Amino acid sequence: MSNATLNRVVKEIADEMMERKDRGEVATYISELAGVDVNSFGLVVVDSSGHVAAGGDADATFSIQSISKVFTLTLALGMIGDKLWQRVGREPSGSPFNSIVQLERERGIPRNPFINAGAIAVTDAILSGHQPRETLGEILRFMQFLSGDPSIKIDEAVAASEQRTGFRNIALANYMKSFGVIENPVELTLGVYFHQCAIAMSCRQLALAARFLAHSGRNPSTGFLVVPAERARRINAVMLTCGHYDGSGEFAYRVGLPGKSGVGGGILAIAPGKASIAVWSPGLDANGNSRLGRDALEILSKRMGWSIFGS
Ligand SMILES: NC(=O)CC[C@H](N)C(=O)O
Repeated sequence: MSNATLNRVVKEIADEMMERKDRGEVATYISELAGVDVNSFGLVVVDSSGHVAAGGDADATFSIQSISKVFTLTLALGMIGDKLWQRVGREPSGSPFNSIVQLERERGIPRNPFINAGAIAVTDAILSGHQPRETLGEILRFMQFLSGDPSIKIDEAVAASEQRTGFRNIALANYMKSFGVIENPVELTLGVYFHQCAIAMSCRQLALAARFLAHSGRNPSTGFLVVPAERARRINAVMLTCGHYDGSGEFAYRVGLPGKSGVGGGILAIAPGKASIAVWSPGLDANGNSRLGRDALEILSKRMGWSIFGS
């Protein structure tokens, strides 16, 4: 597919999405996110040659929220390897992202690293042996390195607003702590977790950061191997099955790509061997996933023939 075709498809999707009226609702439980303009829309695709096709608000930054969980999972697997899977599972939960019910039956072991409980357990694993400030610096530098952009920052106002209202996450962390799944003081682990979710990035920065997942662990432009190919494949598998919480089945059915959403309205999607994609539309559906983000990815994947299940 030529650059011109990809550019045209991305622009047409962005134009169509800008016009849509049924945009979903912005998240309000994190007060700082409630003020984001629901009419924003951005889409960026980076293909294997490094060509960037951008549409809409491609350079506007937004709160990456749960998309950060893909990158903390990558770091945790790099630090402690497969031992991580003793503390967190890799099965879809079929429950909302902040659900607590399964934790009791499963003795504090979260179903997967992408629901909140699982992501908090992953962050706790990265934190062990470090100061929260060091761990947070490590996560932020990883994002800057992957996207080749040192200007990426944490939005402190978002982190503070989540810290103020994060009662569910505090409950989840304490509950896991009672089973010994959390090693560090819960307030330290949660401090890192709230700040990683508050990293602000644009669609362009996110799509660039995730190129290694689309290309067998390697940034195809620099040749730098971020993770072994097998690990990239496995992270993509967990994104496909768990990346949209109890909307993961619907996302696989409609889009057919590994993807990870965040309540800031972003979705990162991977077309293996082909492209890394970031989309942002802050209005969410009932599962807390970007409504137009998914619609845009459905059109993109169909028009480009990128579904992993066949074109
Ligand atoms: N789905 C999400 O993006 C949730 C992340 C958010 N920071 C929370 O913990 O509630």
